[in-house]
Amino acid sequence: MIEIHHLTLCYRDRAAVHAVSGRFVKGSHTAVVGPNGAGKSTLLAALAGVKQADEGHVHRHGRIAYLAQLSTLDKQFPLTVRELALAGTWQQRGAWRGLSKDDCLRADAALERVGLSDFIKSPISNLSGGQLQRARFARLIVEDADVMLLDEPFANVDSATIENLLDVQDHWHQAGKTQITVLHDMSQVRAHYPQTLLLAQSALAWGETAEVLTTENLQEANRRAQHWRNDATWCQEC
Ligand SMILES: Nc1ncnc2c1ncn2[C@@H]1O[C@H](COP(=O)(O)OP(=O)(O)OP(=O)(O)O)[C@@H](O)[C@H]1O
Repeated sequence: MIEIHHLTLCYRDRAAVHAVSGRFVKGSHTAVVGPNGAGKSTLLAALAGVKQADEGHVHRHGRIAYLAQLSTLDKQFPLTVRELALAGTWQQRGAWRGLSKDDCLRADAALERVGLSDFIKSPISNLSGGQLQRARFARLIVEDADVMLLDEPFANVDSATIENLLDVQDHWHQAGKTQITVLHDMSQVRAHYPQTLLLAQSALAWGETAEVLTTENLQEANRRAQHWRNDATWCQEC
């Protein structure tokens, strides 16, 4: 579970996220949506503990795994596909315990789950963007955390891969994990995510997906986006 209280996140004198309060309850499966620049990635980074709150606070309960947005730099790391999946053991293993045979078996099973068995020994630089995203999901499967934070996990991924990764998310949902996923595809959100947080710097609506994704709410989010694109600095308190 994650609770946030009056959370404000700034870059210099500008608030990217403003005064958001609420709770991602245990086992909830929430999409975070909103226009470009709405603060979705910033919020997820704060939930993960990567970005510090400028005001308010975040309470985390349980172990957290974070899939940041895929960057082209990720492929430059000198890792094999299995080593990337094994990075998911680090939180539980700590820095000092070596890898066990069980760790390797879990990593290989996760790679099989996402259809990458044939690439286990390949360097990640050999993977396509979609294959790399599958390997990063395998890392999360191995990590087996209580709370999963995923930032645009399906960007630049083909429809077969999306189906495979949505299936992994459905499985996590059935297993009672808390999931918070940044997405842009509203039909995907309506079909697969029971809860939605509609963000437009502040939380415009947060609850059952059908009640949040109304035409009025989406129009209001877009209206606010016009406002912050045309109006540079509005948060003087940071
Ligand atoms: N490192 C940074 N330094 C300064 N400003 C930033 C930084 N990262 C994000 N911002 C600004 O914060 C605001 C929110 O950005 P953020 O990436 O959280 O939005 P988003 O909703 O994830 O957008 P998108 O849908 O385009 O990915 C934007 O105005 C952005 O320009």
